[in-house]
Amino acid sequence: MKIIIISRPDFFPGEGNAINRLFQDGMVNLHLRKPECSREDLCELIKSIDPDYHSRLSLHQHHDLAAEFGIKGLHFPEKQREATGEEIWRDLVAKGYRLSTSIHDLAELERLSDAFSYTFFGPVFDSISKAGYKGVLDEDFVLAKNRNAPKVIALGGINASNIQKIQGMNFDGAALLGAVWQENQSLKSIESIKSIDPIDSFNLGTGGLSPRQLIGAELRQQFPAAIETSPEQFIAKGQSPKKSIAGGFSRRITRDGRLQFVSNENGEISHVQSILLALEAGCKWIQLRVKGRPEDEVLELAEKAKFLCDSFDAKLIINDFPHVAKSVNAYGLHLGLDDMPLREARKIVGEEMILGGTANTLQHVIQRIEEGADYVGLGPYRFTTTKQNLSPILGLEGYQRILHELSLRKCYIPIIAIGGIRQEDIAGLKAAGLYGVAMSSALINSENTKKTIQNIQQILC
Ligand SMILES: Cc1ncc(COP(=O)(O)OP(=O)(O)O)c(N)n1
Ligand SMILES: Cc1nc(C(=O)O)sc1CCOP(=O)(O)O
Ligand SMILES: [Mg+2]
Repeated sequence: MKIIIISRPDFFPGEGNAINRLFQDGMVNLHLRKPECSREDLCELIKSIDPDYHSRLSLHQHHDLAAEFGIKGLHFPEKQREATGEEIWRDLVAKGYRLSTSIHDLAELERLSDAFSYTFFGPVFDSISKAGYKGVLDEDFVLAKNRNAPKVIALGGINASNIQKIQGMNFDGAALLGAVWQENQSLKSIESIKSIDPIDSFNLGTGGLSPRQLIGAELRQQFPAAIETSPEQFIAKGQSPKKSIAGGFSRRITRDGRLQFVSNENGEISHVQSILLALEAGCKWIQLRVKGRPEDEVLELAEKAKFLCDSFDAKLIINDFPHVAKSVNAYGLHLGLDDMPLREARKIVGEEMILGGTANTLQHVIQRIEEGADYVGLGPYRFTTTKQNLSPILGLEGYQRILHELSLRKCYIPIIAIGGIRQEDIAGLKAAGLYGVAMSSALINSENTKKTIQNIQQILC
């Protein structure tokens, strides 16, 4: 269940602090909705919000401020949606913006462009903050929607006593306004706000705990700047570069992909919690790796992971499940040697999605290049309990040997080392010519995940 908070429509003293407080306590997204506000007043408010949270804001007015402040969410109220169109929305999505809109008639859902990640719909219940604003839903209402339609976030009169009904009505989330802000322009108590959704709190499945509480539980040498540069530099054996719709280079292993976090769960932490931990700590490539669960459960987790990654301006890679990757419009898909062949998966996910393939030997890397992988996950570096049925350990010498053999054959592809990797291994792996690393347990179990990720990124980037 997504929880989105909407600002009060007026400005008030201390509003920036109140918003910072909500983010510190785990709020994922806040919509700044200030009808009729001046650009200057909105600018002042944004400046008072910690820049770390800017990418998680959505603007209802003055969209031009988004680029200036690194804001990633743009909301199109109904009139603005009607005054713009598909071309503009697609262009914004291609630039990395997360679009949302509002509808007041559910029939519009079928016509709504899938450029929008989600739409507000309401008022579902009698409004808390707007007198006379009556709910439109019957008690036994159940939302029917096609799978490709944007997510529907219920809005209007939602509080602790009725939020369960929203879930029962098949909405994808709830937007809160009157339940968060007092009439006297201050914030209600954090406890009362969190009690609205005691299961998820703000954190989409994090058990109400804030990220801090959760803790406890060469390509440069190998392949100069395959990253963000010309297609010519990205040609690996048997591969041709592809153009995207926008005319740029289509599939990108960007510099921030040198560190990929691999999600995990244990008695103390869930997949979504582990992802939030990595995102909060600054990791920009996240792999959702769920084992032993049916595909529909993986899809549900993937939707949450995608929402979180979008909110933190991070890229989501789905492990093992091509249809899930396609369905949530993930940035990438990772497949092992025993999973679906990459060429078959490419037909499912389309030309734009990054495809990663596992390798354990030199021959596997060459096979992956020939199959058209965009990067290779090569491992294991050392023994790990995160993955069962590990292949033989490579160690640093194994990587050095494989990279040497690849360069003799003039075979180039970004190689990500994986398996039991710790912070102290990174410098050696980088010096050996690895493009990057994928890590799970060492990040989840770190005493200070943020510091560890910063140190790793400093060495790798
Ligand atoms: C980056 C990266 N490299 C390798 C793997 C392993 O994938 P696979 O061999 O399919 O094993 P599972 O992860 O599915 O158990 C990976 N996930 N990511
Ligand atoms: C998912 C995975 N694949 C591996 C491979 O060798 O192919 S090792 C591995 C586990 C990575 O997690 P950790 O950093 O906790 O060891
Ligand atoms: Mg696999």
